[in-house]
Amino acid sequence: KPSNLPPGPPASMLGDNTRDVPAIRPWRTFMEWRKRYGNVMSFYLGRTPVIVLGSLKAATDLLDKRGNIYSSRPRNIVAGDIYSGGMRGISMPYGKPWRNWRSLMQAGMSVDASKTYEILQSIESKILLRDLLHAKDVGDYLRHIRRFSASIVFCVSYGRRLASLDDEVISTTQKIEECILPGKFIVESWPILLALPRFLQWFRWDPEKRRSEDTEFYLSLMNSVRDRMKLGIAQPCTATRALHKQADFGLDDIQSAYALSAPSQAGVGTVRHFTILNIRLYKVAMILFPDAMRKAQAELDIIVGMDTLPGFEHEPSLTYLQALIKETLRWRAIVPTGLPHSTIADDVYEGMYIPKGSTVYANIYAMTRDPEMFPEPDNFRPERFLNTDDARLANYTINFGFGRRICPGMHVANRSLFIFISRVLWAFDIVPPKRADGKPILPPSDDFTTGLTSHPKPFGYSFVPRRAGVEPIIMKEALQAEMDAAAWM
Ligand code: HEM
Repeated sequence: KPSNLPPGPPASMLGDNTRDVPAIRPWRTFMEWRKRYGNVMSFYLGRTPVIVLGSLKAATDLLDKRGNIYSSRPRNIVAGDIYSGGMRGISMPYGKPWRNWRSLMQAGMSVDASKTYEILQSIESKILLRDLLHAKDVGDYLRHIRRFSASIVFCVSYGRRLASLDDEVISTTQKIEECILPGKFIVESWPILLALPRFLQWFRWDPEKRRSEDTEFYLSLMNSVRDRMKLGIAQPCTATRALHKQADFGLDDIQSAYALSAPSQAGVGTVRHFTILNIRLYKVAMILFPDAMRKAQAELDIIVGMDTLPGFEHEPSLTYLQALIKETLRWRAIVPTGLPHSTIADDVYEGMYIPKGSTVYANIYAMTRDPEMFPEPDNFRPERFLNTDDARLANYTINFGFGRRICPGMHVANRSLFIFISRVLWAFDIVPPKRADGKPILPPSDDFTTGLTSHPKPFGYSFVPRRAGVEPIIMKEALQAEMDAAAWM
């Protein structure tokens, strides 16, 4: 172990720290360690050096400013190389194929491209309001919100909406998502098994069979857009951009078909459904901090009024609501350690040596709780994002990761969150159930799940219309929205 690595916990007898890193909420342990070892620390998992960045400054200095070194991903043998043939951009190493993939993501989800999905986001949110109005229980709420979110990201990829959760695209995508979770196979820890004769590599058998099924599925989705383009009825989406100038992106048919599945992977199945998890988080925040909910509603009533739904055109004037969305992302980070980056060359930072091949985590959990930037971090206070000249708050994107791998879907996600949150708060109060003695049953404020994502466990609540006039407006808008939605079928 080189002597000038960033400081970190002493290694065990086996020479690494595998036993020191808990399986449950490791980000909290990393934050504790930060007190002792500082904002850049290191330890070993097996033979791999792991660097954890505990401050926004360290993440910006390394992941943003030295993106030429820090933008790869750790190798993922079964899910990435074997199952996906190295074609899934999210786990691709840094290099030309990833850059080609990323330029397509950029074309489909840039700030400008994201605006083209606003019409559908508006339509889906009107239909969602009606569904929430008629839902019978929390299970119904969750299903409707899931459909809303899935339909939007599917549309980002293929320009077609998902009108029902029974669409087989959803179950197929969910099955695939379960397979691409990293680290379930022994060969990840013992890559030497790849030296076995191929027919003895049992860990290949199932993933390779599934891969050909996935390839067919992705090609059929892409080809259906091709057909619609020929008929002149395709809605603008990432697929139309990919097919229109396929040569420009340097991707052949199969590579394009895999690339187009990336947005859906971030939101159609359930495993990494980041937008939905944030919506769940927002409901917890509104129940625990009803003052913030009321302030946002008061702003909506003044700026938008009672007779019409809020829309994207109101966004610039809804400054408290914008701050509330940022605070929802910050208050409890749903991807607490981000996705791991990996270095492709040796580097030195403030005298510390960071070897090539290190896995680098940005501890987003620690950054969003930094008391210097966010005093009293456990308090949900949108005001911290208002009237500030601190660029770190004005341009807040910490939860979307860093550098060249920053979430390409963040503009789409922000548009979905805005239209969902503004319309729901305009129409409903989010209220907790009550005990027999009349006291509210509140969800826990941070007893969340652990894993790649950390999000609230199921809890009780209802959407209660804020006033009598809400229902007819929702019904009228939803009727029109159903008709408008026909163009995305
Ligand atoms: C609030 C919702 C979301 C959050 C908090 C979020 C967060 C993240 C984070 C932390 C990363 C890792 C960035 C890094 O490596 O530094 C990421 C990557 C990614 N996200 Fe998102 N995301 C969200 C929604 C979405 C949506 C809606 C899409 C697609 C429509 C999307 C597509 C992707 C893709 C494709 C990557 C991989 C990028 C790469 O490896 O180059 N995300 N996201």
